[in-house]
Amino acid sequence: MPLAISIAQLNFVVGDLQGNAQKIIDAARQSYAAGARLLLTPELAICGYAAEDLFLRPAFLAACDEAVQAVARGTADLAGLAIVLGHPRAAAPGAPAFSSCLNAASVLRAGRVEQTYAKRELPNYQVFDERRYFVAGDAPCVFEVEGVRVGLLICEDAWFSAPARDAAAAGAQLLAVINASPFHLGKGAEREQTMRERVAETGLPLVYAHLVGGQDEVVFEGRSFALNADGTVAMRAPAFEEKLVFAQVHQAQAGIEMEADVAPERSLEADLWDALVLGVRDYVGKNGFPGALLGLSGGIDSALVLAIAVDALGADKVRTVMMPSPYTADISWIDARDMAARLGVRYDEIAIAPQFEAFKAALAPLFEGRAEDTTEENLQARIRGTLLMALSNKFGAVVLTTGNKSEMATGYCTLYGDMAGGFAVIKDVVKTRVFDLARWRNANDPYGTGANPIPERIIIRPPSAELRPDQKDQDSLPPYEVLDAILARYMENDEPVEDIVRAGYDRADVERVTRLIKINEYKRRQAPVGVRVTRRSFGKDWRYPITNKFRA
Ligand SMILES: Nc1ncnc2c1ncn2[C@@H]1O[C@H](COP(=O)(O)OP(=O)(O)OC[C@H]2O[C@@H]([n+]3cccc(C(=O)O)c3)[C@H](O)[C@@H]2O)[C@@H](O)[C@H]1O
Ligand SMILES: Nc1ncnc2c1ncn2[C@@H]1O[C@H](COP(=O)(O)OP(=O)(O)OP(=O)(O)O)[C@@H](O)[C@H]1O
Ligand SMILES: NC(=O)CC[C@H](N)C(=O)O
Repeated sequence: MPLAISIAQLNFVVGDLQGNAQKIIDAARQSYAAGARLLLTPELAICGYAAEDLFLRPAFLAACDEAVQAVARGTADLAGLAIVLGHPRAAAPGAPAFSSCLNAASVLRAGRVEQTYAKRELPNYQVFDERRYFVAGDAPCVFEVEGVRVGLLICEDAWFSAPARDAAAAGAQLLAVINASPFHLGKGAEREQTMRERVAETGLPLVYAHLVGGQDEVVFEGRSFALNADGTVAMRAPAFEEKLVFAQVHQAQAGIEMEADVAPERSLEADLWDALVLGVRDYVGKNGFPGALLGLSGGIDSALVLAIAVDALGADKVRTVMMPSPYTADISWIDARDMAARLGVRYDEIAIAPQFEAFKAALAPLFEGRAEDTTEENLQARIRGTLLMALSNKFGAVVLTTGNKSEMATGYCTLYGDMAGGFAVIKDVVKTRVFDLARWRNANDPYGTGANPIPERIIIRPPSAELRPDQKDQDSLPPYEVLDAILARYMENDEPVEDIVRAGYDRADVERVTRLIKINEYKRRQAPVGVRVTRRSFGKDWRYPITNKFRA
């Protein structure tokens, strides 16, 4: 008889211990009914990933223990089913929680916790802070189910050789890795390649069980998979979807063989779009907002954010406000209205000239003798921010901000103005990619909300903040192709200024961009969280001092 394995590629909610436990019990029942005798849940499934400083609270750890017991009790009648459940555990009963808990996974069978494995490799880079909370385990864990000896690993364990090698030495015939591995562009291929190295080193097939869902800035994309002992893909689950995924494991003369469905590879744009959509949907949904709203300017950034929001939430949960100023071009109105109509979202207009005049009049005596400058530009952005926040207060919808990564890097945005809001959807998408993604979305309709949502003119007109007459972004910033390339090298790859210059970029451009990045740290600290889609975003994986004299 082959062993049927089920992977709970599900969307858990951080801190919803009862809800997560029930979800696992339901998955166990469904898997069992379908013939599975091993259920793999993702890393820390019981509490969601990442619970951050909740791990420092003894009451949280106790509640997680209780939820693990609830899963054991709720599945006790499923004779012969082994459940691998990810959960935190105080290192010693009654020990203080400070940095002393385990990132664990237990094997549950017949209503009992049979054995508990502690993660051995604790990631502490990029968005990970696991050494703040956990102590590392030091022993492998191998258990048997239906005659197959399974070696258990937790995520980062499988990015090193030793834990898989030790599991193999302890008799494992199959490696089961449970994961919470945040998305960035290209991560799917990186994971498969890294797991292939473990397979090559041990000669064992491997099942990779992964989480799906958005949690604050990070998104987990599912795409669980299995590799045969020869490194070929035996199973690949769909990305960005909840699914119970099954694989059949056969004992053959040559070793374990697996049979399952293999989802096709996807384009980077499709991944990026789905990550942004899931990030918005889960932030809005898991935080209980009735919907979202944004200022629609007739420019490309707010257009892209609107298209993402509608795919994430549906047109009935998104509203837009056009707030023209004296500098707003006619085509901005026309295109904003056109776009709202194409997507069927609510669209309102509030002119900001009266408020602008009132502010200027109030300040006039104090500003006497001084020329207009960015002060007046920022006043307009702040009036818009105030109006959007008033709508949010009155109706409960969260304000989506529209700043892109190029703007977040250079501080080309107004504090308490266009930065005011709850969730910064495209803060990790550089401007050049904003254009590419807008074109991609016009040509594709992944959520059935309609192809071509963005009027062509929004994509082809030169970007402008429209905060003074005839303003263009390129008057204040280097061309976006140059800015984005320098940003990728300096910010995402940590390249020194001199290396970027040697690579052929103009010294003045490199110095200007890197100086802007440095002096705008204070702004980013006050920016809303937003979806991380690159190897390095302006979020948890960018922790620079604000007060800082180092340049290079
Ligand atoms: N180190 C520091 N720590 C804490 N606070 C610091 C600070 N340095 C300045 N500040 C404060 O920040 C203020 C300056 O920041 P802020 O008020 O935001 O204004 P600022 O950065 O001077 O100007 C915003 C720029 O963004 C452009 N913009 C605005 C809106 C949208 C867009 C767009 O295209 O999307 C572009 C606008 O045209 C203007 O060039 C200072 O007056 C000071 O109060
Ligand atoms: N006339 C407007 N009506 C409504 N919202 C506006 C208006 N102008 C700016 N905003 C809001 O402020 C954000 C910053 O926009 P701004 O036009 O200053 O720069 P941008 O980076 O070119 O953005 P966009 O490409 O969306 O215009 C916009 O994305 C939008 O949410
Ligand atoms: N949760 C983890 O251990 C994740 C670490 C791992 N290297 C990843 O991102 O895939």
